[in-house]
Formats: sequence, structure tokens, C-alpha cells
Amino acid sequence: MSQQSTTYVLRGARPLGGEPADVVLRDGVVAEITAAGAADTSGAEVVEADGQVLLPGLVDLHTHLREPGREDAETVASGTRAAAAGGFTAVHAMANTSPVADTAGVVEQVHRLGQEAGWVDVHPVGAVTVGLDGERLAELGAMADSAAHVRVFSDDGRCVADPVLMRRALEYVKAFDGVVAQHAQEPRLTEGAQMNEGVVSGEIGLTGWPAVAEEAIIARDVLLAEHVGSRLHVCHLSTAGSVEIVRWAKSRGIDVTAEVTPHHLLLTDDLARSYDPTFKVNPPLRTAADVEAVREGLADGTIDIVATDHAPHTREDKDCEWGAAAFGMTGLETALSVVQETMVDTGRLTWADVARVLSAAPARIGRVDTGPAAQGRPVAVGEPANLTLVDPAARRTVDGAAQVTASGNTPFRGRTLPGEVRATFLRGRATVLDGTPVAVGEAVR
Ligand SMILES: NC(=O)N[C@@H](CC(=O)O)C(=O)O
Ligand SMILES: [Zn+2]
Ligand SMILES: [Zn+2]
Repeated sequence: MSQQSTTYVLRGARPLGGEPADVVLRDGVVAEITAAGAADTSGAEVVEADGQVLLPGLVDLHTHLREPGREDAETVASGTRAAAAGGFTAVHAMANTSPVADTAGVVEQVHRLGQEAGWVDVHPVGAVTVGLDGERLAELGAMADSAAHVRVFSDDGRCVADPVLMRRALEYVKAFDGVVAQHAQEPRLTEGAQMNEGVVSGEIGLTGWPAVAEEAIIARDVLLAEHVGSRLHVCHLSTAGSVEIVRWAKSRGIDVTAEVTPHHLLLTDDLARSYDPTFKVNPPLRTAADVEAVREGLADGTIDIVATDHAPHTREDKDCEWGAAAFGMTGLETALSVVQETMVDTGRLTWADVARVLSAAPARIGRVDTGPAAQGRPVAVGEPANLTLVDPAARRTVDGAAQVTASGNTPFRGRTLPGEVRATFLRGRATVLDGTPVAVGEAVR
């Protein structure tokens, strides 16, 4: 934090969409909240926030930053700058880098790169198994005890398919209140799979990825979590059946949480008819009935959070025929807009709910301390000023080339979406102002 930090007055902001207020940020914390127009602005930088919703800084439990190893697709610096532009103040960086984040050394490196970049807090995810090979447990304890304080462990990109290894991982993470985040994909049932198995895959002749390949692993894992009394998180849940299984598990008191991605809240497998590999992702885009089920699951609390699964890929890895293209799509800069479009503007979630599913709950699952504002109540004096201002009345057309991320593989290109992040503050320091990331030189230290 800077010694001589700027004081900001967010004038006329609406905390969690409530009544307008002036919110004063000073020395890293929320210093004052007054009636709109009443704050003393002398010596302060005024941010005109009339009509804008003030949210706690967003927390992503599932981001791929690609560093180390694939800096041509994204770096910690470029990915976290994109995160700040999307309203995030913290991201969890997935372990499927090269080398894999399966040692204390690698997670500490990623953590340090995050601090040096200064855009958001970077919380590295540790691999469950050495090299993501699914054979031996990685050094989970050493990663937990490291300077990176890892609490989330995942082989994401791959499924921990061996039930004995999964059981051991669940048992092991209990010692430090960790969680295993599972990429639920039964490998044998998805060999060669290219898209959702259903009517569309049959018509266009691409190998299908059946819903049961996801549901069978989730069913197994909630039972394993119950058996060993541990904490399970389900990554990017995508089918109606998965929602039902998680609903059942929660009703039984099993300690399971689940995430849905923005793209699974909005898009369907019909898009594969274009053979545009931008729409190729794991798990695949599903049917309209699945989209309806995940929206309902998010609205009723069965699904705890929205996580981006931001998966940047280079042009070479994406601009090829469908079968050869990499799985994955970017999402950090569009997540809040997609949630507004699918859940807020449809009346299924309030802005307070958005604060819960995109900040408080992911922070709790990842055991990240983001201050009380992330606990889902309106901003209060004395809290660390991790905040996001969004203009819900704005509309913008997504342009891949204009995004901050180093990769252009957004599935929302050409779509007009509601909402725009106008400003983001990390411990009182602006990382985004006027809808634009603030120069890095100013952002650091
Ligand atoms: N989601 C994807 O399609 N791809 C992710 C891996 C993953 O999240 O499974 C990636 O790392 O590219
Ligand atoms: Zn995954
Ligand atoms: Zn992922």
C-alpha cells in the first residue's frame, strides 16, 4: 500500500444496490459513509458513482493464468489486469501450468508474481497429484504451509479419477481446513469427446461427452466426502442431473459446494453447429434444459458460486478445426455482465445475492480473508476497501480484440451485454478507474 494514498469519495454509489450514499476510502479502508452528496471532498478524488452499484471486490475461485509455461497465452500480470477490469480483487490460479503447481516452490512463485503485478490478490491452487498424473498425491501439506497458504487443491483440466486417491486427498486436506476442487469428468466415458452428447452432436457428427460422465463422478465424490467427513468443491457444474445430485447431497448434510461458469449460465450446445472452436470447452456447453437447471440451482442456493474458469488460449491453439482446438474460453471481463443478464435482469438474484455468489461465498470456500465486506452485507466503516463499482444501465458489445486478457477466445464476441465495471479498488488503491485499468506503475506497492 502506498504511504501517501489517495482519498477517494465514491459519490452517490448504491451499496449492494440499496440507497445512494457517499463512500470515502482512505488509507486502505472505508473511512466514512454519509448521505449522498454530504461527504467532504476537499483533497479527495471524486468518483462520480450516481446510479452505480457498489459491490465487494469480486473473488474468482477458478482462473487459469498460464504462468509459468504458457506466457504466450496469458501471464500473471495480463490475467490479473483482466481480472481487475472485470471487477475482481482476488483470483485463485489453477495448477495446470508448466511446470505444474504441485510443489511449495511453484505456488510461492505464482503468489509472488501476483504481488509484484499488484492488480489483485493471487491465491494459487495446488495440484492434488504430482504432475496432474493422477498417480501419487502431491505435497499438499508443504503447499498449505508455504507462503502461498494454499487451501484449494485441484487437478483441474483433469479429473482425480482414482477413487482411492480422491479419498486420500479428501482425508489429507482436513488437517489444514483445505478443500478438494474436482473437475468431474469420468475419463473412460469421455474418450475423444468434443461436445455435449445429445441431439446436436448426433446431427453434426462430433463425438459426445455425456452428462453421466460428470454426474457419476459428482455422485461418487459427495459420498466419499461424507464417508471421510471432508470438504468437497465441484468445479464448473454443467448439467441438470449434477444440480439434483448436489441438492440431494446438501439435504443430507454433506459438506459440498459447487460452482457454475458464466458460459454455462448463458450458452448452449447449439452454438457447436457453427464449428467455431471458440465454443469448445470442458465441460461442454449443454442443452437449454441444463441452462435452466443451473440458473435455478444458483437461484435456490444449491450452486454456491459463479466462477469464471477463465481459460485463455493462443490463436494457434484455438484458430484451427474443431477437433484440433484446445478446450476453454476466457471469462474474467464478462462474468459480471453475464450474471447480470442471466440472473439479475431476469429477477432471479438481487445485487446482494450477486455479492454473495461472486465474492463472499468464493472467499469462504477458498478460506480467503477479504474483510467483512465480503461477508455479504453492505460496506461498513473500517473494512478493507476491496470494492467494485458497476454501472448496471450501461450496455456494451463484446469485442475480443478490445479485451485486456492476452487471449481473444471469448465466446461472447459480438454480443451486447448489460453492465460495466467502472472502478475497482484493492485495499483503497484504484486498479480500475473510468472503466480502464490504472497504469501498473501506479498500481504496485
Ligand atoms: N475449461 C477448459 O475447457 N479448459 C481449462 C481446463 C479446465 O477447466 O478443465 C484449461 O486449462 O484450458
Ligand atoms: Zn476443469
Ligand atoms: Zn479450469
